[in-house]
Amino acid sequence: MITMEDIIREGHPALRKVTEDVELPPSEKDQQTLEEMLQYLKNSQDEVVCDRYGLRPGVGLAAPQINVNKRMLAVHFVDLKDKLYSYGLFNPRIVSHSVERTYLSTGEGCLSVDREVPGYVPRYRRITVKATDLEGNEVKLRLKDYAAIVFQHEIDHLNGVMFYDHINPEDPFKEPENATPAD
Ligand SMILES: O=CN(O)CCNC(=O)c1cccc(Cl)c1Cl
Ligand code: NI
Repeated sequence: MITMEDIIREGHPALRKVTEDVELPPSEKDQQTLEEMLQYLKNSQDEVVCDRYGLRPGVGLAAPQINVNKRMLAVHFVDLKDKLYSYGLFNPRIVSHSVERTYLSTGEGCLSVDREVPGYVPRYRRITVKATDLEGNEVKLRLKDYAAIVFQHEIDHLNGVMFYDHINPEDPFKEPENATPAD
């Protein structure tokens, strides 16, 4: 199982690399890795397992965070309307997005960042993501607000981008242009 020992932290060069596409159909190994990433999220959200193994909770995980240079991510969360998002995705890409932006008033956190980095993280309010899921199906996801934010945080990791790269360095809590808070 994946534990915090497997998570690389800022300063590790792998977090700043652009990942390689996964060859499809995925190998047994890639499938196994993605399933373990999804399992980490479920474990991290289970109070007993989380405490037992000292996991930091997460709603998403990208392969670079476990030092795997492959374009794959997992998400497991319910949005503010209690809709469940639980996916392992190969080669996810944002194929379209709104001009309008959003952000979490509470800012964002990252398993690969062992410090608080306060500030609004402006993100597209709506995105359409195309990918291949763990069962090998091509999926097209239309995401908005909180779900859009989580997916953008993960897809950023696949492109070597960290959440704090988006925070306004002059005024971290300045209202972003053309943006509505998601929470
Ligand atoms: O890349 C994934 N992580 O680092 C997992 C830990 N962070 C979170 O769960 C998290 C927390 C707040 C806002 C967002 Cl958008 C996310 Cl993603
Ligand atoms: Ni992260």
